[in-house]
This record gives sequence, C-alpha cells and structure tokens, in this order.
Amino acid sequence: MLVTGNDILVPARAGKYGVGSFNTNNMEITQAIIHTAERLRSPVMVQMSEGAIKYGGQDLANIVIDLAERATVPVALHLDHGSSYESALKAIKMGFTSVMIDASHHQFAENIQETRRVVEAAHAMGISVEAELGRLGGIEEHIVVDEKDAFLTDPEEAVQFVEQTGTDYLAIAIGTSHGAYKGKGRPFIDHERIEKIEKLLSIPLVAHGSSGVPAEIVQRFRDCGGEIGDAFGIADEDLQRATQHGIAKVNVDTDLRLAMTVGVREILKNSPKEFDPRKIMGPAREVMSKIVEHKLGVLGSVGKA
Ligand SMILES: O=C(COP(=O)(O)O)N(O)CCCCOP(=O)(O)O
Ligand code: NA
Ligand SMILES: [Zn+2]
Repeated sequence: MLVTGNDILVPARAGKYGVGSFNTNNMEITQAIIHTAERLRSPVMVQMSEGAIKYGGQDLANIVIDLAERATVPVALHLDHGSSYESALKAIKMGFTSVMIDASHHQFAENIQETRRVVEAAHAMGISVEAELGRLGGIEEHIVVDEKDAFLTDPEEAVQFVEQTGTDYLAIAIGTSHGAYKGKGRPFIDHERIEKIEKLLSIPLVAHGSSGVPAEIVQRFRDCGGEIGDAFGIADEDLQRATQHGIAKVNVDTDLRLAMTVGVREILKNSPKEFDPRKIMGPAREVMSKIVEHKLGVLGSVGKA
C-alpha cells in the first residue's frame, strides 16, 4: 500500500531498524525494489531525484505509484534532494507521499526558512518532510561539495533546526558522501555524533550516501568492460550500528546503478547476438534484486511489514 514517509519511518526508529530508500529511474529498478520488499515482507521507500523526474516524469512516478498501491507492504514515494519549495509542491501534485527539501547548502537561517515553508504546505496536504542539516562530501549532480566545505551536523544546531522547522525526519552529515568513492577502505562514519544526535532528537534520522559499493559488483563491473577507480562504500557493520542509534531511512542509489549496469554489460559482452530487451533488462533486474535483498537484510527491515 502507498503510505507517507512518516507511516514507515516512525515505526522504524521505534523498532530500531533501517528502511532502505532506493532511487529509481525506470520500471525495472522500481520492480526490483518493490517486489523484493514484498517477498521479504519489508517496508521500503522508492525515491526520485529531480534528475529522475526530468528523465521519467509523471510516467515514471505513475509506475511507482501503481506498484506501491498494489504492493502488499508499505511503500512511500519520496522526492530526493528537492531543491526548492516549488519542486516539493510539484512532487506532491505528482502524487509523492514524502518530500525532501534540501536547503543544506544555504546558511542556517535560510535553511530554516525554506524548510519551514515546505513543512507547512506539505503538512497541510498530509505529506511528510525530510530536511538536511550539514553537508555531505561527494558529488550531488548539481552541487559539488569538496572535502574542505563538507561539514558534519552539529547536534545542538540539529535540535534548534527541528524545533524551528517541524521537519518530520532529518538527514544528517555523519561522514557519508554520494557516489562510488566514499573514502579509502572503510569510510569514516562518526558514530559518536550519531549517538549524540540520537539522544537529543526523537524523530527518524536519515543517512545519505549509504551505498555499500560491494567489491564483488565492482569486480564484475570491471570484468565486463566497466571502468571504475578505487571504489568504496559504507561497511554493513557501520550501517547496522547506525540503525541501532536513530538512523531510520538509508539512501541507496549507486549500488543499484552499478548492479543494473553490470547486468546489462554482462549480457552484451557474453551474448553478442542478443537484442531482445527482455533478455537484456531482465538479468539486470535480477542483479538489482539481489542487491536490494542484501541491503534489506543489513538494515533489519525484513519481516517488519
Ligand atoms: O544519498 C543518496 C545515495 O547515495 P549513494 O551514492 O551512496 O547511493 N542519494 O540521495 C541519491 C542521490 C542521487 C542523485 O543523483 P541524480 O541527481 O543523478 O539523480
Ligand atoms: Na532524500
Ligand atoms: Zn543524498
């Protein structure tokens, strides 16, 4: 069933498990996410960035909404990294049941102002809101935040921010970053910071940049002609620990991008005569489903629906 982000995340924080919030850009990615969540009796969030909305529009949103409505587990459709009040409202008009307003690149006061506007409008329409305080490293398509400007979330500021905005859940900067290159070996996660914020805030916390970038997928990507550098993601143990301390929503995009591309590349390389789209996208869907299954296991949401 299609529900709001709060319907999924409030129980997750209380139950000390994480809920995967997976980015989608087409039908097969959406099916891999929702069908795997149903098979494992797990709540799940499907998210579309503004880039995905530009790419797939209402067509793609409708695929997500229809699968979510027919799903036997709770599913929310979430706007990822909404960049403005207008963007958030447009998403709600498109049928999104959760919206992020990411004003984290503004000064504190502007972030509060912009976030509060979205919260008031979204709440008037029964939609829940994610906001962000602190800056991730990594590349967000339109924002390149290089290391020196990336700053982690201040716990006391987070309390003020939530009080003054009314946001339903909060994305905090704790060392993660977007993309396949999160740091050498085992990227640093500031668990002390998470645990400080956990004690000060009772709302669900959100971890962005939480792809694991599994070595096996990276190797398969290289073996079928993909070019990728020294790619590392967030260790499963770090994610598990974070979900025990307030992190309830965990954003994953890169892992599904790599998985889909591995699936397609392996077919094109090993079956050069193949040109049936179902034989090319079908196996890619399988590779993605396995990644979703692993992640839901790591987050502890299996059987929670
Ligand atoms: O936190 C994450 C995912 O982090 P990850 O890279 O670790 O999967 N996200 O919020 C996904 C961001 C994807 C935006 O990309 P486009 O604008 O190109 O659609
Ligand atoms: Na988000
Ligand atoms: Zn993000």
